[in-house]
Amino acid sequence: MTQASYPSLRDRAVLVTGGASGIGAAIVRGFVRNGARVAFLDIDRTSGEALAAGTGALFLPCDLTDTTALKTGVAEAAQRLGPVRVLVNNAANDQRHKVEEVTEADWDFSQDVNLRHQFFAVQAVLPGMREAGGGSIVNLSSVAWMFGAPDMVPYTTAKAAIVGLTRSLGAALGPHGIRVNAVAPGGVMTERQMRLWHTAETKANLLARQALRSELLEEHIADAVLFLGADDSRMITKQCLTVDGGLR
Ligand SMILES: NC(=O)c1ccc[n+]([C@@H]2O[C@H](COP(=O)([O-])OP(=O)(O)OC[C@H]3O[C@@H](n4cnc5c(N)ncnc54)[C@H](O)[C@@H]3O)[C@@H](O)[C@H]2O)c1
Repeated sequence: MTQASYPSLRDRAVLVTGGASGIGAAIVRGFVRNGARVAFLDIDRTSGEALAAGTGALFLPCDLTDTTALKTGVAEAAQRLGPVRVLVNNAANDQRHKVEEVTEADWDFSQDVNLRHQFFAVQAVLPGMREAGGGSIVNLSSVAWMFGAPDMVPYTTAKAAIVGLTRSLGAALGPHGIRVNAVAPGGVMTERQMRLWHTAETKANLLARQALRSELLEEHIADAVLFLGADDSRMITKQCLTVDGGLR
């Protein structure tokens, strides 16, 4: 497949949350390939250490639902790589429940792991990004809320909120030269997705709903994130870019 190349990313300090596996790992590999200095935060030590060993990216183990730990991780990334110029808020957990079975704890956990850290990661990188003259923030949303996926209401609520978060932060931070955009992936059959939620049949059904009948891969999402992180998208902010192969 084609591999996007963005010279403006060379030597840029990039921080990716949830970068150890799945789409986040493809994003880390994409920025590394473009010569950026990349750090990633993740709770999964095994995958994180393996990816760091394979790419040279800086892995900082962190539970992003702990805002103090998140701030410590952001500070360490900035101290070791320089002020963060590109932040990718990617970490998530797409827990599924029947509506009747969602507890308050499930609800709160879903907002914490899918939404809250996106805002506080932005707040944590902000002083350095402003001082460095600007930057780009990319928040991972999902098409699941656009379709109204019935079995993951706390998740879809958080993923819809990310578009509001993106638009308001884009308005607030634009005057400082900071762009804020979202990417909404369609169905990417990561190893985790196949292990937990999908079968060969549900995967085939999803493909049949795409206008483009090729399998949507982690790298397709990473390419959109790279474009929004690079200067090539310099006048694009407050947008949500859907990458789903034209799902219906
Ligand atoms: N895979 C898809 O089909 C799909 C579809 C739509 C949207 N998305 C979105 O794209 C992004 C990446 O998707 P994915 O399928 O690769 O995600 P994923 O569920 O595999 O998780 C992403 C990463 O987040 C990490 N993570 C989870 N909880 C964490 C915590 N508390 N602290 C730190 N790290 C934590 C995981 O270890 C993992 O490495 C997510 O925001 C997801 O919501 C994915």
